[in-house]
Amino acid sequence: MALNDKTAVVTGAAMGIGKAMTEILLQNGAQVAILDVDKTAGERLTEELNKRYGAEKTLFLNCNVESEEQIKAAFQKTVETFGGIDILCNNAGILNESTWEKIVSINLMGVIRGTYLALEHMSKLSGGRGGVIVNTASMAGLGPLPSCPVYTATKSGVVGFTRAMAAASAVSGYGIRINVLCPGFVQTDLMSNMSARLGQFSHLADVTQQLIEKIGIINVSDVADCLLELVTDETKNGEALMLFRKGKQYVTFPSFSE
Ligand SMILES: NC(=O)C1=CN([C@@H]2O[C@H](COP(=O)(O)OP(=O)(O)OC[C@H]3O[C@@H](n4cnc5c(N)ncnc54)[C@H](O)[C@@H]3O)[C@@H](O)[C@H]2O)C=CC1
Ligand SMILES: CC/C=C\C[C@H](O)C(=O)/C=C/C=C/C=C\C=C\[C@@H](O)C/C=C\CCC(=O)O
Repeated sequence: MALNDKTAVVTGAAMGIGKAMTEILLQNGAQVAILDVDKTAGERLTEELNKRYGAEKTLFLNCNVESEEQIKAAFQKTVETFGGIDILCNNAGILNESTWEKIVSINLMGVIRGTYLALEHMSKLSGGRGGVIVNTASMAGLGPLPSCPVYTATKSGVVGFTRAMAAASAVSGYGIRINVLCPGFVQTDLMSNMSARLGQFSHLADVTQQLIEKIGIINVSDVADCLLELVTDETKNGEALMLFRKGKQYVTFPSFSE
């Protein structure tokens, strides 16, 4: 998929991985709707990007992915502004085991909500032009982190939901590819104050730090490069792309249908 004049929506786009996703999509010719709950960060980024890419290429929408109403309005404004949606990056996510219900509401329910609302605009069965959805999970969605069990559960859920939706799309004829990114540890704010983020499991902070030192930390640009691969390679549907310091790898899952 060439990205010239394609329209992308990125959630959690104001900082970290989402910001890098937004920038690589703009660099490759797409126009991007920047959705984030942080109005200040979102407006600051959009002002910066407007100078580099032109105001006609970006649209900031203050949006909390926990709200069906806000996502619906953001998608509608995106379609009104750019004429449709071709790419959705469900990226917004948090890590704080002390507020585990919020982790579920944002990391898992927010991805499901965004995917289902996007189908209304993207699916060829409802007048859309098809496209691609990339969900941001984590390596924690593939290998459990005892120090953050609910975060692990949400990311495992995103992996399973993505693969099921990809199969449903292929059989149903939505014309939408759906893939999942599973990064290891990435240098962003989410990695700060780790012990406080582990809540009742903060006693496992040292074990997690040892894992971080073993697995290593990658940059947001490494994740953005993998996003571009999943967006532009039209052979990719239902894929989980894992990436960490040692490189990237498409995950092989057991198959029960053959
Ligand atoms: N940093 C890491 O080591 C890794 C992060 N991830 C995932 O990548 C995604 C992005 O995380 P980072 O960039 O690291 O975090 P970050 O904290 O740097 O950025 C997250 C962005 O999402 C926004 N956000 C948070 N809650 C939101 C909500 N309810 N609605 C809309 N926007 C919201 C924040 O305002 C922020 O701009 C998350 O899903 C995270 O779980 C996955 C693997 C590794
Ligand atoms: C603590 C979470 C930090 C950043 C968030 C990021 O999304 C993330 O979760 C990265 C996970 C990377 C995991 C890499 C390997 C996972 C291995 C698992 O099988 C667990 C192995 C040991 C557990 C040690 C522990 O964390 O308690």
